[in-house]
Amino acid sequence: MSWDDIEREVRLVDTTLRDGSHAMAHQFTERQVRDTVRALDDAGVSLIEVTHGDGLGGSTFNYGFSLVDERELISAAVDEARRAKIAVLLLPGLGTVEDLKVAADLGAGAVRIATHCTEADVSEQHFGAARELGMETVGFLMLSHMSTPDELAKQARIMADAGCQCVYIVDSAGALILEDASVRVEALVAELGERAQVGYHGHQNLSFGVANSVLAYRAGARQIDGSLTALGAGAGNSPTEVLAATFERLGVTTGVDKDVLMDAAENVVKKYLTRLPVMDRSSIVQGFAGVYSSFLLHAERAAERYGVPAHEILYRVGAERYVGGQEDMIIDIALRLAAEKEAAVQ
Ligand SMILES: CC[C@H](O)CC(=O)C(=O)O
Ligand SMILES: [Mn+2]
Repeated sequence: MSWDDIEREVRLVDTTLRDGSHAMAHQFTERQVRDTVRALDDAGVSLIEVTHGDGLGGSTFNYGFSLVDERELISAAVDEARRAKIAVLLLPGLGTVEDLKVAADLGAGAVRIATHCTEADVSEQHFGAARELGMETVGFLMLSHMSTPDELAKQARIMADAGCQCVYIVDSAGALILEDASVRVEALVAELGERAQVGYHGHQNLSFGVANSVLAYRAGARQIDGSLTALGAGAGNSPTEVLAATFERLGVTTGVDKDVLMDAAENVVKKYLTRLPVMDRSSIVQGFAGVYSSFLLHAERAAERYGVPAHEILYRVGAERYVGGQEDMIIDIALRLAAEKEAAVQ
């Protein structure tokens, strides 16, 4: 029996080993991946995402090189999982259909295809290819705070028509506050009906990850993302162990064991993480100004290099409405800020 066969009202999907890759500067080792997959599998998590933080093919100069080739990490995860399915993330343009075929050959059973929230059409051929490969398909509408519920619903429909089985509202910036999240989920549920499920992926920059996830569930979302100890970009994701405990208190069946997850958070992930995600000035600014969470480490590095505060860089990134793929503009902003500061003292 697979974990998929277990009765659940909501499916908790874990992204420690993918979104957490941002917080780990993409330095996961095979041992860390194996231990985390084993613990999540023991807890009853049925879908575990493993890839470079920016998805297949993400290990580049622009996004940051992985310590271990993600194909080795995917294989290790597949080998370790007894019942869980391993998912990979793919950003069209960065990852290709070829990369997807390789991941499927390695045993990945699901793909989550992520686009900017107004550009779902770039995912169509990837969903087609994934379905031909027999993979479970999920769509990510990233930076969902930048669009309206109606527009997001239209984009979700494009993904569903292309073969996507569950479309996510993705709060990449941790900018959605309560009803901001639930009205977006409701719009997708109304648009998709029986065609596809709806999911929710939160970030904690303004601390609403778990609360928004509960509201998303009440609005009809049936897949909810989390990561152990919140390990993820920015202030991190909704902690999987907190989601499990919260849904249990609400009487909502997840099929996962919260105590096993808490043990995994304490005794597996906390033992290796190099950075515990926190709501500090920079990540709060990300939530406030609507900045992609994965820009945090890039901004911190640029801040260090050019002698300007990271949170000032992030405020500017928010004002310019930069989206994923524009990481190089962080350096441009840092250079401009440094020049302005120098001009001010002359
Ligand atoms: C770069 C992909 C991104 O991290 C996907 C995601 O988790 C998000 O947008 O929040
Ligand atoms: Mn994320």
